[in-house]
Amino acid sequence: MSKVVITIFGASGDLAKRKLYPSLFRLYKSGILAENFAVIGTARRPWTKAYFEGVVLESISDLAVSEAQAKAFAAHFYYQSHDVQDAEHYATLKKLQDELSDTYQTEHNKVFFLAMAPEFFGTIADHLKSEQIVDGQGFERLIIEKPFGTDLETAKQLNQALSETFNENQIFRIDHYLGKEMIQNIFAVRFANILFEHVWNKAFIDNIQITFAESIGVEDRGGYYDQSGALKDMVQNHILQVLSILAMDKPASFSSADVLPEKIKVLESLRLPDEQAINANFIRGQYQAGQINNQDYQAYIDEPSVAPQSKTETFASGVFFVDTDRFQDVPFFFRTGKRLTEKGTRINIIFKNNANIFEQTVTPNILTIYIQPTEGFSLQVNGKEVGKHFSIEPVKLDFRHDADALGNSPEAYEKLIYDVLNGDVTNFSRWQEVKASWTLIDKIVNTWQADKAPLHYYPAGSMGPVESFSLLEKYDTNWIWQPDVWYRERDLLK
Ligand SMILES: NC(=O)C1=CN([C@@H]2O[C@H](COP(=O)(O)OP(=O)(O)OC[C@H]3O[C@@H](n4cnc5c(N)ncnc54)[C@H](OP(=O)(O)O)[C@@H]3O)[C@@H](O)[C@H]2O)C=CC1
Ligand SMILES: O=C1O[C@H](COP(=O)(O)O)[C@@H](O)[C@H](O)[C@H]1O
Repeated sequence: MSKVVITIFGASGDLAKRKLYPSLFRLYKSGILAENFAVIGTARRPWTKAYFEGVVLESISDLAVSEAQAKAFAAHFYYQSHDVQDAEHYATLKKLQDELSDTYQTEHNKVFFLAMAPEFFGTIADHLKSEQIVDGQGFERLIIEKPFGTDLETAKQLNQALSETFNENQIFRIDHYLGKEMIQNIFAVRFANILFEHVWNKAFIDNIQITFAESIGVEDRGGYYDQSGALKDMVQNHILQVLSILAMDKPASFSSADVLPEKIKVLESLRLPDEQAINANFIRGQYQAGQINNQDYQAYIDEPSVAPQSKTETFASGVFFVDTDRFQDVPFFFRTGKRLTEKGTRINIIFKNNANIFEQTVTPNILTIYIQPTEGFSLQVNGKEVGKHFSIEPVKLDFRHDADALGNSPEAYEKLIYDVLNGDVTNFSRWQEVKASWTLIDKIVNTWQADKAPLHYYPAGSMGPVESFSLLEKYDTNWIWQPDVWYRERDLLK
């Protein structure tokens, strides 16, 4: 049971309402948060405690088993109207925090969640120190949201600003993909199965394919997205984090002290492409008008808050190489984009084809890790086709379930907040990881921004520009994912 006062900066915002309050409530229902906790919500709008409680109650309305339970939870929430740039407000915040620490006997343990635009992160950290809200009593942990900087330089500045108040072990940089059930499951697949552990290297793996496809567009985030694009929004953080788990060497133990250095080693071993390699190996695209499930969707440039001449990529694809003994020269292909055929987050590990004794070619073994919207694995193996002739055919061993239908997949934020309460940094991005990933991403962004690489267009409802398919063909492979859709898309794009 945790004893803590959690202060949420940006308490009236979208993230707080959609993710944080429901996650805190789940922790409350499971007893991890019980009586000894309080939440201070802050934002500029002048809400009262009663109004704030109402906001919290609404956000958990689908989760509560009874009104009494929901109300008892919401009673732990306090609100202070506060402009984070105004130093005076921090004095009131400190007073409230100390009072709540006494009332709820939280032993001065504190968590600060910055659910606000990143430009405010430095100011908040400064004031937490200068106004002695961070006072060295109890544990003091900072959770911050992405994006961590917009390039290496701004990330360094931000890190410097935060490190004036918090040390690295107190900073929890959220990457919500690291809280996903099946991303955490990669550790189990790799290191709890002798079947995979010993073949997880360049001698046996031909290539790895990471697809993070979304059918949604930019929704109401056009302003942010147009400044960001798919590469910074999804690849710098989520895709590279997942790649680091896929490519890491076996850690000595499953502890942050052993896991994190292995992940860092991968990210620091990513091959840095020059301009020529960027043009050859990375594809950017933008969606045009199209249809998904017979519904019409407008082009990206017609979305609200997007510049009409925007060259921002809504699709990014490419191939990374990790220069380690384990994976030297094994291609890690990735693709991610908005307004693609369907929501589908999955990883395919394609094993090498072995020389076989049969008079036919056989398909490679493929391990697929399904992350969303279904969770699970499948393994494609070869077997004998039923009948009197001897013929080999691929069969799929499939273990999959719909996460939502089974209700057994806790929100990523719930798991991550739980880790913060326990001081476990394993599932958070360390500064060295952020630094290494920006170093690579900056190179690609700089080439793209200088307009030295073409922007390809794709219709909404497709799987991105044809060039993303051609890239894999250059490496004598193709995207393994629902071949029927793949071939249809490929033909449509010709
Ligand atoms: N929403 C999401 O699903 C995701 C969000 N994120 C990240 O989370 C962070 C928050 O996002 P989101 O909730 O969507 O943003 P919103 O714009 O919905 O919320 C921003 C919050 O900041 C408050 N705020 C703005 N300026 C000030 C100020 N000067 N002083 C005090 N409070 C202020 C706003 O309240 P008020 O106007 O009352 O001051 C509001 O509560 C961002 O960094 C975003 O990139 C990351 C992943 C997903
Ligand atoms: O971080 C982000 O992730 C979401 C996709 O997350 P998922 O959990 O739904 O797969 C993406 O839509 C958003 O643009 C990005 O900022």
